[in-house]
Amino acid sequence: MKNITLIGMPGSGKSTIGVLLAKCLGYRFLDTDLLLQQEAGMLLPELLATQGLDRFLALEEQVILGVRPRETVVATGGSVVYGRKAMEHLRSQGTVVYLQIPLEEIQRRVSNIATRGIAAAPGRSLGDLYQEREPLYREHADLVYAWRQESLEESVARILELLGAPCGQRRP
Ligand SMILES: Nc1ncnc2c1ncn2[C@@H]1O[C@H](COP(=O)(O)OP(=O)(O)O)[C@@H](O)[C@H]1O
Ligand SMILES: O=C(O)C1=C[C@@H](OP(=O)(O)O)[C@@H](O)[C@H](O)C1
Ligand SMILES: [Mg+2]
Repeated sequence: MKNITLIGMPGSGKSTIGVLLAKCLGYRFLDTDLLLQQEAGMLLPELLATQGLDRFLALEEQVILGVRPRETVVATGGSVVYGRKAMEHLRSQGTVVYLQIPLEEIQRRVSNIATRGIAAAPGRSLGDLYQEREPLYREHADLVYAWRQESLEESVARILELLGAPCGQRRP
């Protein structure tokens, strides 16, 4: 049942880092965005456009509540923190790590906010979302990884350090 769940803003590296962590630990990898797409039968931008924000968030929460991971690194969608029940569920299943990246770096990494399918009301900027979500990510995290201009590989190493789980040793 020792799972690791990654939360954070879009572009914080949940999907990219998640798969590398899983490989290091001998865990499975699950990206809840992919599960949601499969269950909805459409891509996330289309799901948002056709169902609207509230329904999207409800579907995302429902998908997460149905997940029972085991020895798995779970990469969530950035909007998962709006679902209190989903967060309680993930927290009951293992360690939740917040990938905290400064807004300026998120803005560099996410240039396509309009087409990427971000769960936000029209007209809201990444800065607005950052301000709204940051306290939620903190609240729901067991550990916070604060990025310091590190490469992907350095990020993976430091997150493993935070978790007390060196790479290459299968975590029981
Ligand atoms: N140090 C880093 N850690 C993680 N991602 C990085 C880093 N530097 C650049 N990136 C890039 O940022 C993007 C992160 O995207 P992604 O993993 O999809 O994030 P998320 O799943 O949180 O939305 C990728 O394009 C990745 O290559
Ligand atoms: O932050 C968001 O509102 C979203 C982030 C996306 O996932 P990533 O955080 O993996 O980009 C995806 O779940 C959806 O398009 C909504
Ligand atoms: Mg992702």
